Amino acid sequence: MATAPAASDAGSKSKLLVFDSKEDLAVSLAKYTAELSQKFAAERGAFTAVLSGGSLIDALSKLTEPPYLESVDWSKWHVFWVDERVVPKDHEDSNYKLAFDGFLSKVPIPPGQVYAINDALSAEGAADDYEACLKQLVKNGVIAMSTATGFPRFDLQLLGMGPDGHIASLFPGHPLVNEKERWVTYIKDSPKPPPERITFTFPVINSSAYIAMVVTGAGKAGPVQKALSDKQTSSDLLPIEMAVLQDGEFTWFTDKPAVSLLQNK
Ligand SMILES: O=C1O[C@H](COP(=O)(O)O)[C@@H](O)[C@H](O)[C@H]1O
Repeated sequence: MATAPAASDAGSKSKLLVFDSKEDLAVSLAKYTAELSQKFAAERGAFTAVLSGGSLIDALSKLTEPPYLESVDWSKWHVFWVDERVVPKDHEDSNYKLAFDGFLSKVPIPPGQVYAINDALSAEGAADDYEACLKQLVKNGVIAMSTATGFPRFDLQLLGMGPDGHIASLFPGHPLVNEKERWVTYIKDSPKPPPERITFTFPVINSSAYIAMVVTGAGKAGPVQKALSDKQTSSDLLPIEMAVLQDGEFTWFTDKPAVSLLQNK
């Protein structure tokens, strides 16, 4: 594995990890996640973990195996989605179903601490409902608040990025990338199917304490190169470039094809 500091922003740290294989990446991601789970469980009595859909879920496979299956205190986990497709929970496009089949069904997180969207509601209704759920959990002290931003501060967001540079359901050139007030919003014209989704907004993503950005494959090398080159002034920033932590640690978990366009990899 190669490791290098990536471009850093005031108040936040950024690190680039490059693995030889998806297996090596998964081993490292499991260790990283287990250590943060232990840290936050000890510090706050809870660990708030946010999942994306897509290829991220495969990368979590090692967490469901020994030693982590036994050593992680799963009772402290509270699980959220950075974005979700507005489809029934048993639908092939559901990020909940993807996470349940590949991860959640294999670890003993209390079901009441897994916060899926209400799939009986419209996109707008589901976004409102999910935001209300987050606000209640902030009141209860399960989710921390960022004093710096006034938005919820999740302990760890485990995210992926699409080949177009989108993260969550925040797509290049879509007005939702500029949302500054809402915690959770909705989209009805997603360029990637299915069209109706809900998504965390950038203020929530960027208030996180830790982000693991898991990106593999040559098909994503273009946005990785754009995000990790030294320029931040462009007016046509990709969503991945807008993921800038206010006060936290951002770690890229990548493979060689994903960083193949970087100059000094
Ligand atoms: O549509 C989505 O795509 C992104 C990226 O998926 P990947 O398979 O290319 O890793 C994912 O992070 C997001 O949660 C999902 O809804």
